[in-house]
Amino acid sequence: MDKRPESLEPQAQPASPASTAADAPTNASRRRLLLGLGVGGGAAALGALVATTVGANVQPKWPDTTSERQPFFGNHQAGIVTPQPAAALVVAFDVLAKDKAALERLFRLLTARADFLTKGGRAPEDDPRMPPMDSGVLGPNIYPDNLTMTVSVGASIFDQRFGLAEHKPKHLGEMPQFPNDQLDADLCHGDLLLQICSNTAETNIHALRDIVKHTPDLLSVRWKMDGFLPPHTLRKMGTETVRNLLGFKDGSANIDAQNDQLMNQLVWVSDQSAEPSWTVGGSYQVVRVVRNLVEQWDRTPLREQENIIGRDKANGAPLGHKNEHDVPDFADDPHGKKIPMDAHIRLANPRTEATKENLILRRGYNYSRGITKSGQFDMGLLFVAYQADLMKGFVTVQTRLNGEPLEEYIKPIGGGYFFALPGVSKDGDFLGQGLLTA
Ligand SMILES: C=CC1=C(C)c2cc3[nH]c(cc4nc(cc5[nH]c(cc1n2)c(C)c5CCC(=O)O)C(CCC(=O)O)=C4C)c(C)c3C=C
Ligand SMILES: [Fe+2]
Repeated sequence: MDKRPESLEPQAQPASPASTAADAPTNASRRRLLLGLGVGGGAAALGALVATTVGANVQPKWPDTTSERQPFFGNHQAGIVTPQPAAALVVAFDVLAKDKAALERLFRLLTARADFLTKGGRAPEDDPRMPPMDSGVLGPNIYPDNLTMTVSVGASIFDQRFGLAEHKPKHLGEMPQFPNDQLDADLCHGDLLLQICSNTAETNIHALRDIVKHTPDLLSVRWKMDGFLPPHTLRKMGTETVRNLLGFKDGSANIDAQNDQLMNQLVWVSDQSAEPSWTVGGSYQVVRVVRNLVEQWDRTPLREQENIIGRDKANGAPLGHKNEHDVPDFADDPHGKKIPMDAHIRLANPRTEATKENLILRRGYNYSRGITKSGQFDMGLLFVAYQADLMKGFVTVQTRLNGEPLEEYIKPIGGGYFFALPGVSKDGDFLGQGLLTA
């Protein structure tokens, strides 16, 4: 159930190159080929593409998604339950603001820029004698492109600098080193985290450069990771589960981000919690940069890979089941004959009454960033998860996963614990207002 963003207006479609006589047999089979569909498959994907007839040939065209827009205002920030677009940028900053007044200026600035960039509009007119105000990466008409900018704070913002110590979310602290971790200090923690997601890497880069340009005395980039997924047009408008770089479908059993009741229970801090009142509507965010040792994984037998995860690699079904969304009954498999006791999905979610409170909303992306010093691929999972209670959520799940067989093929190297601020309900208010006025 993927809610697509509102589209601003229908855009003119660029024409596809004209086809030649060498084109395949019939129009119908050719179109299927171009759409990447099997016989009879993918009605949803078909709907995602616009097909027009040019002479005798049917030409598929990619829909223009640049005008897709996510609302900025709301009780919660966008980018958490929002369906995942293709590109992500996670950027951690050190805050340079010296006092609470400067911190407020930073939060007001972030609010204003995110409001503008997610709406889109004309770039400011430039005085040619001055550096341009906008990078120009999107041209003079800045388009929204499904952009969300989600602002979170790290534990360090509650140190002595701003007098906020007594308002720290109860469980927010520095992410510890788990047993399999090899954390790189240059890829960890931060005072503030910006999660930027949109349809393209260019839109994310444009947004990041806009923020950096506007905050020279307020923010300093600490670390940054880029993530990617196939665009929704290739995954049937978001209804098809994407694969991670181990080749497995990732997200099959994720909790349903469109289920408001479930989100209120598991993701959003509520006024029933023991948290400071300003946190209501926010969420604990965990980021983990988890390298996948893919050369080693690719030399591991398929059966072993499937036992490590607990699912069929091709269709994503839990082992011993037929379909991806079949629910494994672990009580019926007490000795792990179908799904090994130490399979990733079994440890991550034992599916008992008691472990229902440990469910988390995963919103990860794949990443790839060159090679390591020893010539191995540096790629993996930019794991992002949201939960109302950090201890019941990520910490409990990760503790159950400690020592799992998958650890032989993964190496967590960075990330941090953050708290995603509540949303901005109306014009004039700003992100972090509740915290600064608490
Ligand atoms: C602590 C939380 C988790 C980390 C870290 C994590 C890393 C990680 N996961 C995969 C691959 C898969 N994970 C899958 C399911 C799954 N993973 C977690 C938690 C963490 N994973 C949960 C809660 C679940 C859902 C379990 C369930 O409810 O059945 C799957 C199966 C498909 C799916 O349901 O999403 C895969 C595949 C990798 C490669 C990885 C680190 C690199
Ligand atoms: Fe997982």
